[in-house]
Amino acid sequence: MSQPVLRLENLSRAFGGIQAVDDVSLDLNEGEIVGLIGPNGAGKTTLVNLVTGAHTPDKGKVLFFGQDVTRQKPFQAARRGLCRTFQIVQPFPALTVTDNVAAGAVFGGGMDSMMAARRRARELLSFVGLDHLAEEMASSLTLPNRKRLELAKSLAMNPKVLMLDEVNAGLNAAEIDTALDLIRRISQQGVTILIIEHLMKVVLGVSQRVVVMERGGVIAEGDPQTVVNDERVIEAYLGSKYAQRLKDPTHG
Ligand SMILES: Nc1ncnc2c1ncn2[C@@H]1O[C@H](COP(=O)(O)OP(=O)(O)OP(=O)(O)O)[C@@H](O)[C@H]1O
Repeated sequence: MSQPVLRLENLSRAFGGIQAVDDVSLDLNEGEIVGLIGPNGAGKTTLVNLVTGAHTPDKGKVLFFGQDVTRQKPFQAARRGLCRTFQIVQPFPALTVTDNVAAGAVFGGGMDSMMAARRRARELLSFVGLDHLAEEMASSLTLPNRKRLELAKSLAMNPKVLMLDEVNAGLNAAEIDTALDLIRRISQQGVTILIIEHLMKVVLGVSQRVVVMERGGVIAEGDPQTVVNDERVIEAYLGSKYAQRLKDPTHG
């Protein structure tokens, strides 16, 4: 098999007494969609933060196309094409939708003219279905549209690996279907996707492979059907989730 786009080797990171990520090794292959699931506090977001240079690992390595990028800064990660969305969506509220995306194109996409960046932004807004709101202020967008904007901003950085941190939280069923379609279309362009999700419908709907974390470590990894039937996964994550759903059917 060709070399992985991203290889994590024995990554660990503690905060005070909490071992947030504990000896995690993981490969992402080109064009793959990998789901990352696990209970709250399992270490999923911290793992992404270690990949993008927001946090430095205590131990282990991050290899991007075989190159050691372990101690890179977040802007270097973005320029290399290791991009992420954030759990809490934070557009620049005083800029238009177009200029939010254009800022991404200038910052991470290597565009040096604002006119070219705006042109690229308009293409991406059309791709995510936001072209009709291009000249609105970002602050006026609804939650689903802010999530689309967040995706367009990330795409403006020409990602090779895109890490999506709960981009579907707070969306209704129809909005989730649209978002899933968008994620598949991004993947078809050759972008490798790591998707952190609590909604099993999303994880099972798009992931070719699922990785399960608990207490900082990987407890299971494999194709979606194998993983959801794994007893450790049911005990650590799905069991409690499904029990919760029985009590509250609106819960994911
Ligand atoms: N900057 C930090 N300072 C201190 N503790 C942190 C920090 N970031 C994360 N942690 C702790 O590390 C552990 C893993 O947190 P993390 O946010 O990575 O989990 P998660 O799997 O993404 O959870 P969720 O599904 O709730 O987003 C938690 O116990 C959390 O409180």
